[in-house]
Amino acid sequence: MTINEQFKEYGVVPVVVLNDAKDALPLAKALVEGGLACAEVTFRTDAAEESIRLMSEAYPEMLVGAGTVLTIDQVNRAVKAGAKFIVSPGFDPEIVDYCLENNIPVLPGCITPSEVAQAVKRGLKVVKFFPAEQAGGIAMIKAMAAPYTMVKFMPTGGINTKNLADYLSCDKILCCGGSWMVKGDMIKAGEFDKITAMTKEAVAKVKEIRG
Ligand SMILES: O=C(O)C(=O)C[C@H](O)[C@H](O)COP(=O)(O)O
Repeated sequence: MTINEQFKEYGVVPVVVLNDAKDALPLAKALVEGGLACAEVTFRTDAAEESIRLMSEAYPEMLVGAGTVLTIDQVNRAVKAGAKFIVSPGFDPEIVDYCLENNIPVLPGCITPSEVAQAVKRGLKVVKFFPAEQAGGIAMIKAMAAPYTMVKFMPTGGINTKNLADYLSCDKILCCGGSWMVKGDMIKAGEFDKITAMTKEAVAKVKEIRG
């Protein structure tokens, strides 16, 4: 399966902020047991690089990528650590071009037609839409995507089990990113069983929506 096929299959990509790399393996285990062998580990923290390395080594079948990638140095560190894809909150042409030149799957954030146009020009098939709810949600994506029939979106920001169906039932959506099943307070408290349970709930919801 290609990465985009895997995104579609999962329907939801857990967006993870790890403050301490010691939590990376229990978290990966919780996600895999919950049925989502997939994570976007954000470079919001210094633990991201090591966490990606630990998760990728222990769970080679897991689709682990890097989020909040803001510099080319972070792209290189993430990929070296095992990241299989790069996500940025916004559209940074330098990062996108660097990834394309090096055959690294990249999903830049695009919330305006001008940004989508830049992605289309470069042949990208999937872009992030962040912050999804605040930027107009599914109504905005539907309206904006109409002229760009070749692009699919990974909305992230404010998505949870309550509004997941609004997004996933639209054919413009490849998958949704979200942190609701991997919230920082649960990680901090070591509530990995709860993370597995919420991940299972998310997987069940995707199945219910997509059939
Ligand atoms: O840091 C980034 O690059 C981001 O893209 C931010 C995350 O995607 C959102 O913070 C997740 O949104 P929530 O599910 O509402 O927590």
